[in-house]
Amino acid sequence: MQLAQLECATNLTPPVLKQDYRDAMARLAAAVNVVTTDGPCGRAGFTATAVCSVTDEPPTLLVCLNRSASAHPAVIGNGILCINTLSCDQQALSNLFGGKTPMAERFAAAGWSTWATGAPVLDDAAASFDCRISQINSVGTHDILCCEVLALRRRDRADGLVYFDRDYHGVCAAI
Ligand SMILES: NC(=O)C1=CN([C@@H]2O[C@H](COP(=O)(O)OP(=O)(O)OC[C@H]3O[C@@H](n4cnc5c(N)ncnc54)[C@H](O)[C@@H]3O)[C@@H](O)[C@H]2O)C=CC1
Ligand SMILES: Cc1cc2nc3c(=O)[nH]c(=O)nc-3n(C[C@H](O)[C@H](O)[C@H](O)COP(=O)(O)O)c2cc1C
Repeated sequence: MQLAQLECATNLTPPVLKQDYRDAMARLAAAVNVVTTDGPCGRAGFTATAVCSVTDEPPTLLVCLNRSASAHPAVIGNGILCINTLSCDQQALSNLFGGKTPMAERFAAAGWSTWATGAPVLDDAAASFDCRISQINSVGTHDILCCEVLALRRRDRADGLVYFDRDYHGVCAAI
């Protein structure tokens, strides 16, 4: 289809409503992560399902972060973060980091260590990716953070945690 025809077709299509978009997105199952940062701009963390692998050369994940999130200034200012992929038994942490709770209370609920970047690494996460932010692109309400992995750890045989249909579901590791 020519570009002009495409624009014309787009104009004739009624806009997709935000609620319809969210209802459809609720049908996409996604792993649950707690993304953390620490440094001169402070310690902060938030729950994120908008996380995926971009490339393995160099190993890079992307994280979509709402610019209105309380963690946003610290994440951007520090320029580093750790993506902690939750295991099945860490659902309570997802709720804590999912908004409204004071930062100190979020971090008090679990054990943490630090590696190369100084971002908090969650004890017993299914996997943790210690990253530096290599690129930022803004789209609508969110910043897309490209995160180069400097160090990682994976927990063998951890059961996974998935968010689907606005609820949490455990996923069993292969036997
Ligand atoms: N990518 C994001 O920023 C996400 C944000 N959330 C937050 O958690 C709240 C509860 O989510 P649900 O229980 O799943 O019910 P919901 O009806 O608010 O959202 C359904 C689905 O729509 C998408 N979504 C929701 N808000 C979004 C946003 N601001 N930007 C991009 N995608 C968005 C997500 O895939 C989400 O699972 C949301 O209202 C939002 O504040 C949840 C999932 C992803
Ligand atoms: C299951 C779940 C998934 C979420 N995924 C994302 C996400 O991918 N990106 C994002 O910016 N916010 C996401 N959020 C919302 C943030 O975790 C939340 O807005 C953040 O902690 C900011 O809240 P605060 O401003 O009160 O700190 C998610 C929330 C939940 C409960």
